[in-house]
Amino acid sequence: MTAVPATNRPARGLPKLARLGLPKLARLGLRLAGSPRVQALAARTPGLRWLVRREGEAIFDLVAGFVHSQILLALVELKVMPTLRDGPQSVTALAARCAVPVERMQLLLQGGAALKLLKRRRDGRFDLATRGAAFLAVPGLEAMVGHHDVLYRDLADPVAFFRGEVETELSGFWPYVFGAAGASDPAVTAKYSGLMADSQSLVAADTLRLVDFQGIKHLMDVGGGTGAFLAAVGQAHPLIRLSLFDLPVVVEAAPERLAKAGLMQRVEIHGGSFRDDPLPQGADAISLIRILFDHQDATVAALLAKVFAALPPGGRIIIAEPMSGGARPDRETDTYFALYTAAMRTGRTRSAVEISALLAQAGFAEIRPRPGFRPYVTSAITAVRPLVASDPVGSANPTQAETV
Ligand SMILES: C[S@@+](CC[C@H](N)C(=O)[O-])C[C@H]1O[C@@H](n2cnc3c(N)ncnc32)[C@H](O)[C@@H]1O
Repeated sequence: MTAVPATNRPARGLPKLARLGLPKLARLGLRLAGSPRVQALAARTPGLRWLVRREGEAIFDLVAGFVHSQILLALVELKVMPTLRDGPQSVTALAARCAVPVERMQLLLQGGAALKLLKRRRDGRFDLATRGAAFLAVPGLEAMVGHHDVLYRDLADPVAFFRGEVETELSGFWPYVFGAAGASDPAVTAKYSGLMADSQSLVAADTLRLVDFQGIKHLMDVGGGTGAFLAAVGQAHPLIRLSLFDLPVVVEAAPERLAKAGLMQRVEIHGGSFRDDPLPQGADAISLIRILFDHQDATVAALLAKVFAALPPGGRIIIAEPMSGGARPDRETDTYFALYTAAMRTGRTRSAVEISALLAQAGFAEIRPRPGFRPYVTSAITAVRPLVASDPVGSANPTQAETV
């Protein structure tokens, strides 16, 4: 007779429920949660009532999410929150200022107060609430919300969107995703570069907390826009030499920013395309901040191969961007960022595991995911070009080691 391993034996004496096994228990839990009678009973039962209420509110939040976003967008477009910075105002005053009928202004302000962005005072006037003040304090957030009308239009027919049948407008908003030639209009470029630079300060702050920059002598930020990230690194680490690489039309605005930060003596600026040109050599660390999620796997693989080739053995790569939760779906990154990057058509919000796999494929070692404390701002991954390793297939530039 074959002995049954102790762990596979049904546990004698366990209650019947536990013997059902976890998957069966989970199905039973779903059946109970899906039963109107059980829901009604739980809503009347002290101790369970709060759970029913909490879940009900969470479901209703999902139902109302689009309306909440539209209230926020209207408040942003009408500049209601900045107006209230100086003190409370009456509904009629705000209605006149925003050219909105009084009744509709009341509707909007009441909604804003319900979302805790505004505060309704006893005298009926409206004021800025703490959440509203905090919202205004996030650099670039108003501008980010302001351009969401484009995203919302792309998502207006969600089924068509998920079927891939929508010609999205967002792909036109970020023209560089289709190649350097796309980003040739200086006005459009200035708009997206500004949006990126404004929202960079939180990303830079979190990246500087997540990643150890000690020991780096020369950092090159590839796709570094007008140099906002480099400016933050340069100020935090006065000895690091800095290089900026981005499209020629984008880096035109970099000297002004870097001069203001007092960094022009330490910075080299390179205009080029990481799709078509080799990356400059000489840096012992290369950062890619909010770059990978704009592009499809083939473009990312080619870029990582170029970064690998441009680094000396022992050189570091630093990747920072919002990442999917992967096996543990994340509320912000797997909804907002995942759909946003999909609407760009070439983009994808990848998990740390997926990015790590692409890094390994490019030949990197010591791959270390560094989960962000605010995943919707950024997470990071660092890796090292090994001292001795076979070069990755398809490496784009001759490496320093190879040329010796
Ligand atoms: C999402 S923005 C991120 C900018 C910056 N790293 C940040 O986090 O604020 C992507 C950047 O990649 C640059 N980029 C896109 N395609 C590029 C290419 N082929 N070569 C060089 N830079 C490129 C864009 O011009 C833009 O500055």
